[in-house]
Amino acid sequence: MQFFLNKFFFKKSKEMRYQFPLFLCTFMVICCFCNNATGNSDEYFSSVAGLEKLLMVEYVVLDELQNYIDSVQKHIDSLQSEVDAIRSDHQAAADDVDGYLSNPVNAYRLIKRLQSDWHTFEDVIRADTSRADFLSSMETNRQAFDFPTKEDVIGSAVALVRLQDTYKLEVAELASGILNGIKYGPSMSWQDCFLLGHHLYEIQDFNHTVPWLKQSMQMLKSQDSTKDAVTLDFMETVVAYHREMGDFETALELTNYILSFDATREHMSATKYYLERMVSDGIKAGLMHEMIPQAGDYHLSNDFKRYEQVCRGELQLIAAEERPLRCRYDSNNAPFRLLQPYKVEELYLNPRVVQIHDVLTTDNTDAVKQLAKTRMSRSQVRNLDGSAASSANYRISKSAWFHYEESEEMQKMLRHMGDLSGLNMDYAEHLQVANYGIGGHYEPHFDFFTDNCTYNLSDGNRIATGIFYLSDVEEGGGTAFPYLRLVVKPQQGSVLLWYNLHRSEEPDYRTRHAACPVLKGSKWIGNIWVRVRNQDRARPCGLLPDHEVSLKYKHLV
Ligand SMILES: O=C(O)CCC(=O)C(=O)O
Ligand SMILES: [Fe+2]
Repeated sequence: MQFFLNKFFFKKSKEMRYQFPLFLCTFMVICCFCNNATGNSDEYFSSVAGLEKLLMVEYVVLDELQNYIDSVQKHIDSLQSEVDAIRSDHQAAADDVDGYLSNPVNAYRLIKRLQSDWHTFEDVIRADTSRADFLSSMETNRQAFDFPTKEDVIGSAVALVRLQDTYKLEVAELASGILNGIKYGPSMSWQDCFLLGHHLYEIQDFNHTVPWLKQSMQMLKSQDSTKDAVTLDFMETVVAYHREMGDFETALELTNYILSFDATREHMSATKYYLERMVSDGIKAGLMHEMIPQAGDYHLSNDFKRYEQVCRGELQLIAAEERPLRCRYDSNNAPFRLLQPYKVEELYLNPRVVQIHDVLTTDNTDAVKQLAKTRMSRSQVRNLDGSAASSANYRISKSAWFHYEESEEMQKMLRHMGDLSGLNMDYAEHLQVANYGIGGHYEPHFDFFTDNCTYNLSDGNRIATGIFYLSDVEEGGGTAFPYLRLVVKPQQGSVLLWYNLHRSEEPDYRTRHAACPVLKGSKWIGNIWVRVRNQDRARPCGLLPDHEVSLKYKHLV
């Protein structure tokens, strides 16, 4: 990255300076992320499953680059030894030019060199195929592999800021590889922070752009080499960014910093004068101030804020709700499980939400994930207007549907769902396996259908949900129930179970739930949704209507 930033910055004239980041990023996007000729089969930012492939791609192209370097190095080494030999001849000549040239061998060598050797050097350099070989292998690689697209870069930038917001993470901590106080990975460089800021700028997320650019500049300032002209030039471009966004304070602070190292930059003195005026007059202008917050943006609603609080663990069950909760061995509705009862943990009583532990073995979950990996594509959501399902920012994951007959383990999941819920599985939906990548999430929603046209009426609504956790998740990624103030930690092999409908078959609005963004790890789940059809004996209606209790939650959304 340093290489790219420096290399191209050196060439920029002063007039071009402000456009540099755009130019650079366009360049990088074209070079590094362009799509191949066959098209990108699917995006990378929405799950971890695809990223494994990407790592392999990078192994391959890195080898290619290493081959290029080795071959150029060999070439350079051999040219260097020729140059060294000639130089040592010149050295001898310098000591006694006449004596040197009067030696017929030396005279011959000099003439021969200039008549033929220099042609040879030119031919050798002309014939060097390392560069062309590298470029053509790269072209082949681009045809063979799906490289990430610009959408992937933006998607992963957005995922990072989603994590920042949901878990209230400090930019400085994130940049140093710290998540929730634990150092997980390598630090980001100032260039990484700058490019992230730049991508956020591009999508006009100025509120997040500013802290990332600030972070980048702070890191750059703290480096030893910060005083060279190139660095100061680069900082000028960042001043321009802040100025355009209307963050005059930061622009001014950076301008003063630049001038403290190089007071001769006259245009910066003019910028300083302008910025000082803007700051002292309290003028609010620029892109940041022109953006009008979208009225009705769900992300500003109390419903969304409550969900985020639950994900962070700030809203929790109160003691009176927690006290009666029990863990017990239960053979549930399956008497033949008496010898191997389920480990049931009550998480909430009304509505009843339970997590059943150790239902699947690691071998079971691995087999399901293995089968799923080849079929995953971006998760879709149904549209209320009845149009075809499509991808949406509020659900970022990859998923695939499976017939239970496709594997022994999937049949086992269906059997467990029947035994655990006591429901009839004849009209259970197919199994949906999903994988969430970093920042992957599913914002608050109901699993029951709220409209009559989008679901198969003859099978009825979704009476129950079973989420089979096929993996642990290191940080974040819990299943949150905002109205219950409950967040469930995924535990590999366990199942989360609840009814979405009252006995009256009316929706239970208290079951609104969500998948909190994954902060660290790769979250895998298997969803089984059971329909109302044929459940009259398994879960008969009560004598009295029981749905009023949840109606008030309907209007909270
Ligand atoms: O991933 C989760 O924890 C919840 C998933 C979910 O609610 C769904 O897929 O409908
Ligand atoms: Fe759901």
